[in-house]
Amino acid sequence: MAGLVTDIDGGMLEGGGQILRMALAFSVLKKKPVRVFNIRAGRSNPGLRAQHLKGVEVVRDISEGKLKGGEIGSTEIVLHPGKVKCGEYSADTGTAGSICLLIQVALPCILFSSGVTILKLRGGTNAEMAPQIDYMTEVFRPLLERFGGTFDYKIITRGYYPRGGGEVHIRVKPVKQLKAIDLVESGDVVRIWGWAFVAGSLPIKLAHLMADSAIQTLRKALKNVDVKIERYVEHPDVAVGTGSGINLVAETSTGCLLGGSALGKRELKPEQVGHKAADELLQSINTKACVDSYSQDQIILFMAIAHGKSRVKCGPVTLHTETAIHVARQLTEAKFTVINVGTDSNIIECEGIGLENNGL
Ligand SMILES: Nc1ncnc2c1ncn2[C@@H]1O[C@H](COP(=O)(O)OP(=O)(O)OP(=O)(O)O)[C@@H](O)[C@H]1O
Repeated sequence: MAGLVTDIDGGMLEGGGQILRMALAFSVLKKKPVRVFNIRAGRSNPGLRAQHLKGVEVVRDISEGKLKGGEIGSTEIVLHPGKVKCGEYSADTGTAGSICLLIQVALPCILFSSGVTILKLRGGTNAEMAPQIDYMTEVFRPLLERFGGTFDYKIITRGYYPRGGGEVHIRVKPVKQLKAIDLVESGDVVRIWGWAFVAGSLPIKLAHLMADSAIQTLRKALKNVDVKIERYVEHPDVAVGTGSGINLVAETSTGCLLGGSALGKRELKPEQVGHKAADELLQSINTKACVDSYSQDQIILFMAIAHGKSRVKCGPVTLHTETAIHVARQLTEAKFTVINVGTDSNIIECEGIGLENNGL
């Protein structure tokens, strides 16, 4: 049995939790046992943190798998996945550990289950170093829909650093197969919209300062683009603890969606938070990319398992994307090519494996 296990070095390239999540998802989808060692060796606090551990456990449960070594701090795990089982699953990071990263590891698996699956997830909804839930629903979900998959969602409560306590329910209908995407015409930005929020004890004034600063930065760079940013206080019934932040989405004439975001921090003025989010968005817009630098790595797994040849125009290839491609190559027969098409401009091509859902 041991000979059949594929070894994945969790410390290579980016060396973070993404390698573990991708290895687990591919393991379940391909029904291949996997050993991930050196987990998060590239981080200052290596091994499994709460969010990663909950991700491992939920995938073990979804796949009725056998897991060796799943504790806080584990630097090695082995998963022998079974068959993906539809139903209802819950996971709670117990901290502000990102709900979206739980979705990232579980969603590909349940898209290939035999029936509807509901995930009830608790943790941070708007956390650093992870997609904010708004990014998942407004930027990532439309991209997933291009592949032929989707999810319904309900945000029960929002949770911020350090307390967490957010809760999101995700409902997923399985697919027979995903289809390749062709996204190489970036078009021109036609509108930008967004939300600046405060929760808990923070005053609405901060949301206005974030939004106004983002608008100023965007208007300086893009003269004739309509920019609208809502500003609001999260109702105390739907927000646990204190937090603030801003999410921006740019839509282009060819239907591409690019995101930019930032979260409030003690050491940052709200104007700086707004400027940071706008600047992040402008960086993607300036490279004439069809996906921003975050979606870039998040779609690699879907390109690998889809049927046919995907092509996606993006900006500079991130280390997260390079890492994602490396993991995909180790665990699937997908063929990736990165073609440089100009300064800071690349097309990622992938001949996907056309994974079929045998449970449907
Ligand atoms: N601001 C953001 N908007 C959208 N997605 C983001 C944002 N920041 C990070 N991400 C995504 O979150 C994921 C983070 O993966 P990464 O391996 O760095 O994190 P992790 O699991 O928290 O592990 P670690 O703590 O080891 O860094 C990537 O898919 C990245 O694209």
